[in-house]
Amino acid sequence: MADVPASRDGLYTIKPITGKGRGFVAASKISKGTRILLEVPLLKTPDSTGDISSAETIVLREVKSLTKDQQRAFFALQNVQGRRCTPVLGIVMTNMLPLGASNSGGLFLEASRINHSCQPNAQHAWNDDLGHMTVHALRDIDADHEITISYISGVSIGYAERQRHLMEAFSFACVCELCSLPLTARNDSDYRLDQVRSIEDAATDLDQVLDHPAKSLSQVHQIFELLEVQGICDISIARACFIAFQIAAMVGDKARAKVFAERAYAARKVLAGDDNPTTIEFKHLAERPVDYHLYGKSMKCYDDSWEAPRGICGEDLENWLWSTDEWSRYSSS
Ligand SMILES: C[S@@+](CC[C@H](N)C(=O)[O-])C[C@H]1O[C@@H](n2cnc3c(N)ncnc32)[C@H](O)[C@@H]1O
Repeated sequence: MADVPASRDGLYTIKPITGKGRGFVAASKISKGTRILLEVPLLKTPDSTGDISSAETIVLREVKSLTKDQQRAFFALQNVQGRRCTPVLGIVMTNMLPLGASNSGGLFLEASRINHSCQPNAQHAWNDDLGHMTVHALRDIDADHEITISYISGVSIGYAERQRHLMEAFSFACVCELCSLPLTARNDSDYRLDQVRSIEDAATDLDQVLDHPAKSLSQVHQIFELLEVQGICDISIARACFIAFQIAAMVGDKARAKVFAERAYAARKVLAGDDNPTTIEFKHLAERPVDYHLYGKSMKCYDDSWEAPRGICGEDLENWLWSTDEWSRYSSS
């Protein structure tokens, strides 16, 4: 078995948090990108889209196969479902974390104790190569501050929808920093999140990318501006970098594709670590953007000798990166 890089011991303690049951608290200052946790699931749960009674049968079988100590630890996990379902299903539904893009999930004795924030300071990610859940710091976390993840997977949704989802699925009213903004600031925040979603839909529309790649890229630029104002430092950044990479790669603009892939790789590394399969994929694309399967697809004629101007950085680099006047010469329309 491959070596599994360990999480650093003593980074957190699990203790009671007012109004939230128990939760994770930083024991000392944790720097952005630090691996806070690396954990194997106590048990895996089947595809959550399947029928509930067969899911329960499978989970029951899994629970019975645990040792007595593990069973005790399982039944000590929180259950907020009350009488809506059996205790076993209630525990699964309260504590399950997704295992990657599949609909299966996992229960963790430690990771399942991390509470939610709509503006989290940590990110959980399933590492299929390692068979472990990882949790990384998205920004510096001061000692004694709570470590939080988002239970709402990577979509920018507004206050009312977030509250509805968290109440329905996890039975709590969120009072995180974002949900506690004064009304005007909260409305502004909702508007920005709504903009991010609709601009992202437009920017990833394949027909538009193929016919008007410059328009799609300028929309991604707008997404970055909105994320910055919103103070978002989560998986949305890696996703926006990757969308920008895809657009530049489809145009066959190797130089810009490389810069965006490098940024996607750097963002992925922070939230999932260097050993995460997607991070490894992004690293490869940063080294060889031409290996992307849609590279050069949007252009009848493209020039993959484009190079980033030597030695530019800061504002000059940003100006070059987002100005795509050259693309019009190669437009497929
Ligand atoms: C996966 S558990 C998290 C750990 C849990 N607090 C414990 O004591 O084991 C999810 C449950 O924790 C509580 N919780 C998580 N985040 C919360 C938050 N931001 N505010 C209030 N309760 C929260 C809710 O009861 C939720 O259903």
